[in-house]
Amino acid sequence: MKIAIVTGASSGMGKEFVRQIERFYRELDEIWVIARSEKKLEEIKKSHKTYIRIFAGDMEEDLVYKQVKNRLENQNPDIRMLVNAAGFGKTGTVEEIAKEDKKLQLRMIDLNCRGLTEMTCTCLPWMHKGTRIINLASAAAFCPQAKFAVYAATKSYVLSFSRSLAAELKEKGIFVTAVCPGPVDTPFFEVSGKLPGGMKEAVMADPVQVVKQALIDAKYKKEVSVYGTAMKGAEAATKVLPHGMILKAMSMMEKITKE
Ligand SMILES: NC(=O)C1=CN([C@@H]2O[C@H](COP(=O)(O)OP(=O)(O)OC[C@H]3O[C@@H](n4cnc5c(N)ncnc54)[C@H](OP(=O)(O)O)[C@@H]3O)[C@@H](O)[C@H]2O)C=CC1
Ligand SMILES: N[C@@H](C=O)C(=O)O
Repeated sequence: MKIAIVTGASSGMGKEFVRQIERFYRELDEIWVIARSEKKLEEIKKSHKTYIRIFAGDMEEDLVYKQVKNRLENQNPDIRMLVNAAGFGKTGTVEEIAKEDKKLQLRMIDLNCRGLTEMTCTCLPWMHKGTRIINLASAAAFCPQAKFAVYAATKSYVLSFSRSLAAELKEKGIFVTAVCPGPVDTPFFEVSGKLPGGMKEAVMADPVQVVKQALIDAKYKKEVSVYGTAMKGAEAATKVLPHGMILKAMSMMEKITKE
């Protein structure tokens, strides 16, 4: 039995991956979808031809990983694709966010880093030659970001982890792609809030295009998928310029766009 697994499938890019995977891999028997909102996952199930198996659970807790592992042991499927899309961010200084909610930044680390790692480790024994792992990092992985500090750090983890894992799994013919988009028009910002000044709106990308690019890049075994000229430019800049200089420039841009 051939399956794909998508975390964060109830919304935004995860949901879009479920939609596009069905077109990419026509021979899939099931797509397993994971998120907290059972209702949203049920809606997604109704709109797909491929059988959608729902795991409604909180990836900050242990139970959902056990449920996925049990099902993997019982059905012994061939995982053709794992998409780790579950994640969230929060805009603000570390101090402000901690004042508002002492645990929030720790929960972010837990979901964005531990959750992604645990789901990957849970699924690895059922991956074979040709399997693709797609990890949602972010352009925030390229450089530290004031007022997005913990989020950017978690995404640097995702990028670093994905590249190391890619090197480890290459011999087995399993390929890992870290997806690093800039701002994408999804409900992400309902949780994260926005930086004042509308800086992100100027480069906001369409989730359909970002996911399409990610699937093409994964097909061609690219380790990093960056959508759009603006973010390709940002990636190049973070490779050649001192990060301190970029942090200063971002702070100046924020002040200018606020005025
Ligand atoms: N939008 C953007 O600008 C960018 C986003 N990204 C990254 O892409 C990924 C997808 O984000 P995006 O689609 O934009 O955002 P959304 O907010 O639309 O989707 C986030 C998904 O994660 C799930 N999720 C959140 N918390 C948990 C949890 N504790 N347990 C299980 N699932 C959870 C949500 O489902 P539910 O609430 O039902 O649990 C939802 O399906 C994230 O990792 C994000 O960091 C990267 C670059 C840019
Ligand atoms: N890249 C986006 C999040 O990951 C953002 O800049 O908001």
